[in-house]
Amino acid sequence: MSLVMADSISSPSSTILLCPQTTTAAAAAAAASSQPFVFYPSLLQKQPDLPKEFIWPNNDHAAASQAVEELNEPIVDLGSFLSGEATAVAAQLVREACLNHGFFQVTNHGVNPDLIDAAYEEAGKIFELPVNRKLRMTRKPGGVSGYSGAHADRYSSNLPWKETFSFGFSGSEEMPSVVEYFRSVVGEEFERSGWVYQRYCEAMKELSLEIMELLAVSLGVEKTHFRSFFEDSSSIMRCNLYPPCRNERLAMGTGPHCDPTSLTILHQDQVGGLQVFAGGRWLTVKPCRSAFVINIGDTFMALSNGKYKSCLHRAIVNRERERRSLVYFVCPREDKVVKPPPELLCAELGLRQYPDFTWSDLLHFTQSHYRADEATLKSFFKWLMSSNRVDDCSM
Ligand SMILES: C=C1C[C@]23C[C@H]1CC[C@H]2[C@]1(C)CCC[C@@](C)(C(=O)O)[C@H]1[C@@H]3C(=O)O
Ligand SMILES: O=C(O)CCC(=O)C(=O)O
Ligand SMILES: [Fe+2]
Repeated sequence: MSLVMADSISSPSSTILLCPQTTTAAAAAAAASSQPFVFYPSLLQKQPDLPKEFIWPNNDHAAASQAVEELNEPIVDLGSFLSGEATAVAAQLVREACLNHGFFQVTNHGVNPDLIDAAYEEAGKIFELPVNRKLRMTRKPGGVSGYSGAHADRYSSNLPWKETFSFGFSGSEEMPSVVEYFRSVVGEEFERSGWVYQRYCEAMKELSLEIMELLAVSLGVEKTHFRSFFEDSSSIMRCNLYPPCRNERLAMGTGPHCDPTSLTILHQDQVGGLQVFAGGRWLTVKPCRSAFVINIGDTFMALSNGKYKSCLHRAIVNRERERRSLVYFVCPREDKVVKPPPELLCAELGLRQYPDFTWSDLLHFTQSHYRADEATLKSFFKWLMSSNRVDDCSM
């Protein structure tokens, strides 16, 4: 699906999404930030019908929201991998999962549960801010950092029933820290939230590098290969909030997609809603407080020369309970060339499946030309090969 810019959305929708009598400040903030719509779920819920912008046609989740089978996959014990005790067992589980659907979960990951709880708590404070404050920190066109309400500033149909708050993390001393981002963008009083997320992102980066080792071992690649590649990663942290939705069968929290990024480390609360496409059907990922969900993304699929699958997943909503998730998207440094290691290029495994590219190009593609879905990578290469960058890209 191509990206539709906000100015093509017709004005009647704004009266549906924006409630003038209670949101004068929000309306002013929306105008100032040149965002035409405000996502106001509690007011939207008072309307008898779901606005058409939120209706996902041709989907099968009407049935799926009733009773969905749970994904029954063994959870990888990272503790025993890290201690070197059961390296082969963990690597085999990961290999199977990534060859089949690109999804697994890890426990004994070493991330302090109090830090996870604190991250949920701080996310709650941000989403509870008055709508005009949230609109002032709206994500800028072409960028990923900031607040977004149903992506209503970017798209005109298939709007996701969610609010998101995202920011970048590199872990490098030279880059502005998360604390600084929170202070300057959210407000001085959010310094504590900034510290919580600084620590959370540091923990995610450490965990991501350990998982990179596990992935390398599972692929038969030199153990530190992917760790070194992602040592200077520039990742994206995102907090998702899915409000309850009375029309849960028509709406979608996050539509079906593969993450364009490399690896996703996701924590979901106890409400449930994440589904993975495996074995030709959608399966529910049962919430597990002590586990992180790991998804292979498009960029890692390219790094593995297409061996490991980019995970197709989505998040459905429900009519009773608000749901939250914390998502850390691992991305290479923007100018690094994405290409598989030599071990994955032998004749038996096949020659290059994809051309070289940089994360900066793929990021730009998803932010300015194409709404990420299940076909992002294929569409990206088509665009890359047909654009005038074709000279930069060698097979
Ligand atoms: C590069 C990115 C595109 C998205 C934000 C980052 C990381 C993952 C992507 C996304 C979450 C995949 C699902 C669809 C999407 C549009 C969303 O619903 O939020 C995607 C992000 C985006 O472009 O905002
Ligand atoms: O919230 C979830 O469970 C899924 C979110 C997701 O897939 C994403 O943000 O990319
Ligand atoms: Fe995702």
